Amino acid sequence: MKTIGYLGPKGTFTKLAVDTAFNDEHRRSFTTIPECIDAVDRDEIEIGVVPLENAIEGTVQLTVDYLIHQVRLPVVAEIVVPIQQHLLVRRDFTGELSELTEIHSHSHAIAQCHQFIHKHLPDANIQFSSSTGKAAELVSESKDSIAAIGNIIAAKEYGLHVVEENIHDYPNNHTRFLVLAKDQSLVSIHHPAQLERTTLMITLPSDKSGALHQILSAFAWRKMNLSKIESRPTKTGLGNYFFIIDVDQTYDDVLFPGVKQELEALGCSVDILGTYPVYHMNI
Ligand SMILES: O=C(O)C(=O)Cc1ccccc1
Repeated sequence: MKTIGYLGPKGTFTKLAVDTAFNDEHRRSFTTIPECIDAVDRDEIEIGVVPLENAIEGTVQLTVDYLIHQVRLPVVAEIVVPIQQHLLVRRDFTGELSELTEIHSHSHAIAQCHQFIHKHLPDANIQFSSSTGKAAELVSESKDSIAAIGNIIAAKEYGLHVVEENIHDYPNNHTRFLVLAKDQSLVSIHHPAQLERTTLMITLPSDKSGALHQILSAFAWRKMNLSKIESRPTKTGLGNYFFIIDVDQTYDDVLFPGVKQELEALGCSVDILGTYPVYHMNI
C-alpha cells in the first residue's frame, strides 16, 4: 500500500489536509518538513505533503528553500484548507489567560495570531515548535501554566481544553499544502479540482535592466494568468534572486515552451516545478 508522509505529529494542519484529501492510504508522520521531503526522495514513502503558503503569513520559506536548493521533487497536487487557530490548555488549568507564562506553536500559527497575543497575552513567552501538533503534545505533557496554538483535532488528540476559539487575526485564513511524488499516477484525490496550476522557477541574468518587465511580458501577451510571483535569494550573494511564478493553467505544448524559449533568449533559466490540480477542501 502507498504511504503518505506529512509534517506531524498527529493533530497538525498538514495531517488535517491529508485526512480530508486522501482515503485509506497508509500515513507516516515526520517531525520536520525536510525529513518528509527526504523520505519521498529516498523512496521510503511514495507521497509527501508539506505546507507551502498561508493566507495571513505568506510562504513557508523552509518548504520552498528545501525544494529548490536541496531536493527537487515534482509537485503533483495542491490542497487548500481553511485554518482555524485555537488557544489550547491542559484540562486542569483553571486560571486566567494572564497567568499563562508560555505560548507554544509553529511560527506560522504564532504569526497568524499576533494581535490576539499582543492584546491578551502580552507577557507570555513565545516558544516556537516544529508544528502546532508538537506544541499541543508538549503542553499536554507539561505541568506548567502554558498554552499551545493549534486546531480542534490537536485539542482532541492530546486531551486539551479550547480556552479561546478562533484566535487568528484575519477571518479568511487558508493554507496551501503541496503534494510531492515522483510518480503522479500514484496520487488519487477523489474530489473535484477547482483549477489547474503550473509552478515555474525563473532565474534572471544578473544585473540586466528591465529583465523582470520582460519576463512578465512573455506571460502577459500570451494571456497567461499569474496568481503568484515571489522572489527568493539564490544564496549565491546579496542581491541575487530567482522568481517562483504560479500560472493558473495546466502545462501545454505551445504556450509554456514558447515562454521558456523567449525567456531563455533573454538569458533566464526556466524550470518547471510541477503542473497539477488544486483542491479546495471544506472541513
Ligand atoms: O504546524 C502545523 O500544524 C502545520 O501543519 C504547519 C502549519 C502551521 C500553521 C498553519 C498552517 C500549517
